Amino acid sequence: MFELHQVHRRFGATVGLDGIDLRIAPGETTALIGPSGAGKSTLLRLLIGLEWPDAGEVRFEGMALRRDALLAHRRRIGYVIQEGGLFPHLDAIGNVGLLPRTLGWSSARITTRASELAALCRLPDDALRRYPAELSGGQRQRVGLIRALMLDPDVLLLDEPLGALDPIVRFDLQAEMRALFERLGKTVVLVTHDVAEAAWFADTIVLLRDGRIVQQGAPRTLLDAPAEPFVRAFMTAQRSVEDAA
Ligand SMILES: Nc1ncnc2c1ncn2[C@@H]1O[C@H](COP(=O)(O)OP(=O)(O)OP(=O)(O)O)[C@@H](O)[C@H]1O
Repeated sequence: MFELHQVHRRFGATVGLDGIDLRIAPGETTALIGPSGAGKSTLLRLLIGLEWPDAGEVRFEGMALRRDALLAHRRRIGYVIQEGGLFPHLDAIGNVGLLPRTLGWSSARITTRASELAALCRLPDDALRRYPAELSGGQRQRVGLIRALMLDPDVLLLDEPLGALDPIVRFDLQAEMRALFERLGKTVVLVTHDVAEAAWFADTIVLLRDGRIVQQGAPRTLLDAPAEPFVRAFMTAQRSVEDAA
């Protein structure tokens, strides 16, 4: 679905991405993990054309991304960020309907599609008429997901989608979202700080450090056959309650 060839991105003296070669297969879920500043969000933003490489190329379905064809590209992609990234002055239906409206959808079509997705994402229908401040964090995230799914995109990009949620809501949403991804068969690329969450969702984990890919593979491969000590350290650097005992 995506191919990155020797992608470099700098921000002044700061290295964002440093020679990324990556293929993302259609229908699979890929999790980008790595320390803070490793380049995860930059990589995700390159896929949707919110960032551009200084050198190298990003291909989508075999074609290099072009700035003059960006709108058509973005319609194929749903993008979800932490807390849903909703506009506070619009109610949920206003938020999810923004893009469809610019494409000429009628209010009735927007409402029908939003209700259908609310059922799929287990958001009570009346929550669609509430403003973001009147929704819980989990509900805001569901609205963000509905917004991303409105145009039935082939790809979903999620940047720390569950980062701000309490553990129980996060646990439930992880289960629901994984089932949803499997059912819809979308290509999903997800950024998370949580190794267990990455393993839960992903067919392939891509571990980044300092703008480079350290290792990529199935979650088990990174655990059982780490390419270097850093991989093992990163994959196992999580406390359990038992550690405190
Ligand atoms: N617009 C920008 N201007 C300047 N520097 C940037 C910009 N975007 C990213 N960077 C820098 O590029 C590097 C990679 O950033 P990025 O946000 O991709 O990392 P990340 O792995 O997503 O980090 P985090 O886990 O903290 O969100 C960091 O050093 C960051 O400070």
